[in-house]
Amino acid sequence: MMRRFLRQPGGRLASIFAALLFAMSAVMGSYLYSACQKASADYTTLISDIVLAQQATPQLRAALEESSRLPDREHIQYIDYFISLSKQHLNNIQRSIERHRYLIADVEYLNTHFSELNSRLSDLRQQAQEAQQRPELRDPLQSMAIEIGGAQSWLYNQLLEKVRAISVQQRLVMQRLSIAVSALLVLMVSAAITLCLAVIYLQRQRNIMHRLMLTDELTGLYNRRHLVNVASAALIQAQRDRVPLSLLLLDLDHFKQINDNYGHPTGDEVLRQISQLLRQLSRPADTLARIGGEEFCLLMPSTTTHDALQAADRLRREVEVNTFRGIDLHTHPTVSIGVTTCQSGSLSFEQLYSFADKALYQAKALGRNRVESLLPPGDPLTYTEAQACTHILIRESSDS
Ligand SMILES: Nc1nc2c(ncn2[C@@H]2O[C@H](COP(=O)(O)OP(=O)(O)OP(=O)(O)O)[C@@H](O)[C@H]2O)c(=O)[nH]1
Repeated sequence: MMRRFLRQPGGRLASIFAALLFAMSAVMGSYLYSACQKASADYTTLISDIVLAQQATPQLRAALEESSRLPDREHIQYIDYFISLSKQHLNNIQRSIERHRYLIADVEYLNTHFSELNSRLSDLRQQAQEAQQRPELRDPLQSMAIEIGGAQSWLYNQLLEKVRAISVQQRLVMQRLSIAVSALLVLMVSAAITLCLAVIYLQRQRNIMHRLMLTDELTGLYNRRHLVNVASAALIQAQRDRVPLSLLLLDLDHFKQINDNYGHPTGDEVLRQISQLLRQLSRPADTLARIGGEEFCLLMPSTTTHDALQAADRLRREVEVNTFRGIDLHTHPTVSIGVTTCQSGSLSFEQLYSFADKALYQAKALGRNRVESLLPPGDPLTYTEAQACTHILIRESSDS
């Protein structure tokens, strides 16, 4: 069914559209997922920088306390190391903020505090160097360190608080965005599915319409329109291949009586049963059609007059001996058949049909429930030969 769907132009278009939608959904989904991942990774980096900077603050203070007790050169270097570490952390945080501006756009005002803290750390370093030679500077160094430590703690806490608030806000935005994108994708996929279903539905309707155009509603056999199309093509083919093509015209005898005796619905039922019987008896290559009320036509490609007459007589006999539901034996339907064959030359369907019709008229005139044939003039098998053929066949059938 899928392959049939894809073969139709509408089906191909719908599947390309659906494939595009699926690809688009996949790209959007993966982009959103990676954006979420990146944002959370950026927050993690920034927070770890802040935490590291926070840890360096008490270490610097401890180093300063130690130096006031043991103010040797080694301790000054120790203090210098922690001041450098604090400055480095400060720079890292500033760089992180600079890199991920979209994360914390509203922390600009903290920049002045960063610069201030940076210069105070530089002052502290200078003071520590001087305190090595001047012991009276050690106490102010302590109080300066406490002050800087306080400023650092305040700044980092502010920053953490901000980052946390912004991260919560962004997570919320991301969640809403994910929901919106998912809803959009569901909508798009539903639209694609609806489109495919609509195309399938329209194709089915078109097939039904096509079938209705070519078939007879009561019997399900082909109708006259289809027969004319098939016969016209078959005639051209037969003439090209130089093979015979036969046409049988079948008409039920005294069918009016069945309608009159049993009513129209029973008449319909008999028509259906006869159609089924004729369909079973005809070859797959033949085209069987109901072309009028109780008139049927059988187109037989690559069939000589002799074979067509044999087939016609077989059909006649099968109808004669068949048991029909809903009617008595004395009103048992029989069928008269006119046969013609296109042996050579170019004939239209209408011309071929008129020969079969004349043969059928003859069959009716000669008492019904019989087969008669009439060939187009100029064909190798003449009318009289065909007549003889018919009589032989009929004699054969009555003998058996
Ligand atoms: N039940 C039913 N009857 C139909 C249908 N189409 C045509 N008929 C009937 O078929 C009958 C044809 O009658 P006639 O043309 O006189 O032919 P006949 O009675 O078969 O007589 P002959 O053909 O001369 O043997 C009419 O009574 C139509 O009403 C149909 O679809 N259903």
